[in-house]
This record gives sequence, structure tokens and C-alpha cells, in this order.
Amino acid sequence: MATAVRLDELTRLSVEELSGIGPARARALNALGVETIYDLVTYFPRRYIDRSRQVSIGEAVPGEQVLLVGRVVDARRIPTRGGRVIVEAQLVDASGKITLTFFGQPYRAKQLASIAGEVAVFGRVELFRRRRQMTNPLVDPIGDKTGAIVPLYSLREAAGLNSSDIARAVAQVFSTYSDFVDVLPPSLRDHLGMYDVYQALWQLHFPSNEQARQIARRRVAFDELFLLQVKLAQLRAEREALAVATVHDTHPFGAGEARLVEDFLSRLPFAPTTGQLTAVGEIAADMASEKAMHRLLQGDVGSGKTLVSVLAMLFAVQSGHQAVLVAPTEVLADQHFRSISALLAETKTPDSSTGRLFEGLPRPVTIDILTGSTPAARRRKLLAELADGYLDIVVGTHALFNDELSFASLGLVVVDEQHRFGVEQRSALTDRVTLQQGSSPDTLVMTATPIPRTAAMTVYGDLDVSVIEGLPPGRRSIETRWARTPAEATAAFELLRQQVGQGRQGYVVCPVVEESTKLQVRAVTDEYERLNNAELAGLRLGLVHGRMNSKAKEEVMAAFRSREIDVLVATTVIEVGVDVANATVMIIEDADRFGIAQLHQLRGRVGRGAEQSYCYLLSEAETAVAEARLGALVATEDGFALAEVDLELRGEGTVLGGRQAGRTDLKVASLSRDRELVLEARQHARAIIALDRSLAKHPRLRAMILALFGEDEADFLLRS
Ligand SMILES: Nc1ncnc2c1ncn2[C@@H]1O[C@H](COP(=O)(O)OP(=O)(O)OP(=O)(O)O)[C@@H](O)[C@H]1O
Repeated sequence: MATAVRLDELTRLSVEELSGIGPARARALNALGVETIYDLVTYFPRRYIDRSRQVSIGEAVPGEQVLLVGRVVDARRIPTRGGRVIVEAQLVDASGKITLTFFGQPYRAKQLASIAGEVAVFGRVELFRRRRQMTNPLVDPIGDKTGAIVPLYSLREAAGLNSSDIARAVAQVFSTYSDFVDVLPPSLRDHLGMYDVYQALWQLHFPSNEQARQIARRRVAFDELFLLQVKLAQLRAEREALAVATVHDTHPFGAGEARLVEDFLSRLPFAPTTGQLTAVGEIAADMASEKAMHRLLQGDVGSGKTLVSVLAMLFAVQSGHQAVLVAPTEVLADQHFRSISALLAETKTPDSSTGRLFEGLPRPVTIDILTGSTPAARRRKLLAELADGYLDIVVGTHALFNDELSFASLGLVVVDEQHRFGVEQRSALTDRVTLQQGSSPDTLVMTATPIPRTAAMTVYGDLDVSVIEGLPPGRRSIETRWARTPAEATAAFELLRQQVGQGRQGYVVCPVVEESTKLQVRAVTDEYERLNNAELAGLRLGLVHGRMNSKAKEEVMAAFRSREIDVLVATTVIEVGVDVANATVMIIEDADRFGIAQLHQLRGRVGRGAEQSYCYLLSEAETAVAEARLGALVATEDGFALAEVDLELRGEGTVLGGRQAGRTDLKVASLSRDRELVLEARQHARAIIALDRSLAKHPRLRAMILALFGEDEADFLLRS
């Protein structure tokens, strides 16, 4: 007898429990990632064939996909000259007749001739030699599939399975159980007014019509987002409850008496923007509290994230703690080290007799850099200085995650994210430090390129988010052009020559072939040679690519910064963080081969000074994708707007990038289409967790969260 079942129970039942699924079928399903019955009912159709539009044969209009019901007459084989067989038949009803034509299906002649009664025929109506016909239509006996919307499943690796096998297995689950126990609290379900979960899942596999499918999709999408948000809210709440964090003196952004930040700000050659101050205020509030900060700092390219992160680090330093900044590459680490040192040096106290950088401290703020290529002797010295507390700030690469590092008192970890770090790596650092010192350092994650709000809430849903609104004053818009013809490309290089003539500098970026480092180096080296002899002959060119060792790279960058090089020919190693205000021209070759975010980042390397800057996108591609991407770049400089376009064009996977894994995959929900649903799910999830962190009062929801995310999956999502 059919009974109700909890969905979390289905996550523990293998598909082999279903009759008709033997070891071979189970293996085929496993290849699709379907192992449990829960996996099966959430293995949704890729698309559907809508056979619900039934018309009489007389009404069948060429161009439309319709379902016809009639009798087959006059089925016969027609040999062709090439020796192939065409089968032709007529389908008739009271209103008229239509020709059915089958290619490459010789067996059809006999099969069709043997059918006595009516059949259901589904296909597209065509006009051929003035006669209406259907080519290779689907022919079924009148039965349950007639007039239905039929699911088509993705079958990639499942040899030996077809869509109807999966549909049958799914239908069997529904006939085995009369209901799935809904995990949404009843109040929420009523409020949302959607299908219950059983109906919704059924309708998503076997919709009765398009409207029903959409309502079902909304409900399933909501559940998916909601369960994830509950987990994220829970992690956030647990973390807040458990970890005791360092309490920082955040004066003048909060009560306190330390003078370092105040002093620093008073000597800063520019005033922080309102957007920067707001973000710092939010960070200060977190850092002043006993709760560990887990905050994501977002801002458009050039919005001044560095200053905000420096202020956060100085909160730690003025409170007697240390701060680290971790960057994903050596070039970036170096860049950060340089700009932070410069910011600190600008505020050096004029009283050199004391040798003090800041009056608020008994000694200068000390900063150093640690990367994989730091020589052993320097590295040893640096480790000692970190351990005894001499060093206040250390910038570096993942070398900072090394177990050998120990800190006198680490108060803040800033991670310049770019999706490149393993989450485990990062949490390993904070965990280790927390164990050592008994309190957890605060964490600030920065992203180089803006990500859409819904994506941030999903991928970084366990973090609080600060957004730096606006850009520093005086920025001029970057003239962006899409050079589609060789003549326009020539004009771009001509403008670069002119700008160099006026003392400016520029970049030429070549797309790289990631898979083959050898080819990559050759391609960019060849292009460098070519430009040297052609468009850019006579200029001082530099070459930098990812395969150069960091010393060589740094030498070229230094030469560029000191204007010994006019034009830097580069791969995307310059993508993030490079900050040379005198550079005013960015030329991107084969621009259609880059993603929107990357192009926006690259463009952000110019327009950093007071001069008018230019960005040329070279591409002769005429594809819709190129049109959409490059068109968007030309149309706007707003990184958040571009991120939304990107999300729409590329879908979730790429946006979520490396941080997304396993259970956080979204099967149904779309971060671009379901924006309000994401907000709603998050709001409800947080409301529930605020009152019932352990979900003791929501046992069914609790069981489902456990079944989906497990206990230890917490480690994956927990920290950033
Ligand atoms: N309030 C401000 N007023 C004027 N200039 C500022 C201000 N804040 C930052 N800047 C300058 O703006 C430039 C960009 O800042 P920063 O490098 O921090 O940007 P970012 O947000 O890290 O962007 P990107 O990701 O492009 O590197 C720097 O040269 C910095 O000195």
C-alpha cells in the first residue's frame, strides 16, 4: 500500500530498491549521478516535448508541432536511387489526410501496416511539393503518452537508458509513495501558496500544462534555495555563537583610544569616499565585537578596496595584533605589498628624528612580503619576526598558509579571493591560529570583480557583505570601442602610438591557451615580436606572461612602472591588481575569447589616473555571444551591471566558479531569473534560524538539512 515518506529517507534509499532497476540499470543511473531515490526524483528533465496541442488533420498548419490522431493507410516502401528506403504512409481522420514520411526506418512499413485502430502521431508539419507531411514523426498507440507533455532527460553517460526508462522509474517512485512529507513549515507553505512538494515534483517531471510546470518549478526552485540558505544561516549562527574573536580598537570608527587610524587618515593625501567610509564602518563594527568577522568586501574595479582593507589591518595593528593579506598570485601579492607600503609611507610622520611612522605607536608599522620565491634566509628572518610580533602586516601568497608560520597574535586575515583558494586552505590557517591563541582572527574576503547580489548570497551566503558604492572622484570614463575590422585594429594601435608620444603608456593583451603552456608562451612571444616589427615598431616594448619566473616578471613590471617600457605585451597575468596610473590605452586582442568579468578587469587597468583613457576590443567574431559580451562592455562601465549580464549569458556554474561544489549546485533555481526567490528564501531561512538555530523545533527540516549537507560538509561551507 502506498504511504507517505520523508524526502530525507529517500536520500538513503538506493535506486536499486525500485522494482525493474537491476544492477545494470542502477549502474547506468549512477553514471548520471543518480544513486538514491531522492537523486532520481530530483533528476529533472532537460526539456519536454509538448504533445498536448492536438488538432484535427485538416487544421494542421505547416511549421507547427502538433499531435494528430488518425488511422494509418497505404503504408509502403519507396526505394530511392541511392539504395536507401523511404517509407510513406497517409494518416487520415474525418477532416483530411497528411503524408507521413520515414527515412532510414524500413521496418516502419510492416509496423504501420499492422496497426488496426487509431494512432497518435506527433511531429512538425511541413510542406513538401505542396503537400503537407511529417518527417520521422513519433508514432504511439493511443495511451498514456497521447496528448501529454513528455519529459526528455539528459542521458549523457547513461548507456542503455533512454528517456522513457527514466520517466518510468520516476513514475514508479510516485506510485510507491502517496506523499512526500513537506519540510517547509506550514506557515511558510501557506504564505507562499505553492504546490506541496509532492505535486510540485510530479509536475516538474510530468507537467499537465506549461502553467502547471512553471508553478511547480517555482516551488522546487524555492526549496532548493531555501534549504541552502537554511544551511548557510545555520553555519553563520553557529560560528557567531561558538568562536570568540579578537576585539579590536576601531577608533575613530568606534569607541577606543588608539590613535593609529586617525593619524593615518589625517595624513592621507585624499579623502576616503563615502562608499569607502561606509564599508569601513561596517568592518569596524564587526571587528570591535566579540563575534568573529566573516565579511565579503565587494567593489567595482578601481573603487579603492585596498584602502578599505588597509584600514581594517590598521584596526588590528593599533590594537596590538597582526594582520595578513593573502593574494592568489605573486604578481598580485607584490602589487598589494607595494601599494600598501606606499599608502603607509605617505603618512609617515614628518618628525624623522623619532624614526616613527606614526605617533600613535612606539615604532613604525612594519610590513613584509612572503611568497614561494622568498629566499630561505629572508624567509627564516620573516618567520621569526612574525612569531615574536615584530611584524605587524605580512602580505603574501598561499605560502602564508604554511604550517610553519606562527604568529604572536593574528587579529585579521584579509583574503583577496578571485575564487582561487581552496576553502580548506584558508580555514586551515584560521583554525590553526584559533587553536594557538584561543581566539579566532577576523576574516575579510575581497573579490576583484563584482558578483551579482543573488550570486553573492548563494556562493558567499554565509558571509556578511559590504559593497563600496561609487568610485573615487575625478575618474573619467574609459572610451571603449569594439574594433571589428583590420582597419579599426590598425587605428587602435595608431592611437596607442600617439598616446605613447604624449608620454603615456599602454597594454596589449593576448588571449592564452590555458591547456598548453608551451603554446601559450609561443603565441604571446610571437605576437610580441610581430608588434615589435610592425604596428608598434620603434616603441619600447616589454613582455610578461605567466610562465616567466616571478623575478623576471617583477623586473618587467618594475621597468613598466618606472616608464622604461612604453607598452606591455601580456597575457592575463596583468588582469587583476596592476595599478599604473600613467597607462591610458588597453588593447585586447581576440577579445571575444575572454569572459565579461575578465574584460572588465582588464579594462580597469587603465583609467586609473587623471588622463582620458581608451580600451579597444579587437575581434572580428560575429557570433551572438561576442555580440552580447563585447556589446555590453562598450555599453557600460558598471561592473555590477556587467556581472548581471554575465550571469544571464553564462549561467550559474561559471559564476559560482570554484567555490561551488557538490551540494550547493543549483538544479532548478536560476540566480538571474529567480532573484526575488533568492531574497525570499534567504529572508525566511534567516528568520527561522534566528529563533531556532539547531532546528530543534523544526525536526523535519533538520533531518533534510542533515541528509543534504551532512555534518562535516559544514567544513566546506563554513569559512572563507
Ligand atoms: N578616496 C580616494 N580618492 C582618490 N583616490 C583613491 C581613493 N581611494 C583609492 N584611490 C586610488 O584609486 C586607485 C584604485 O584603488 P585600488 O587599487 O584600491 O582599487 P581596487 O578597488 O583594488 O580596484 P582594482 O580591483 O582595480 O585593483 C588607487 O590608485 C588608489 O590610490
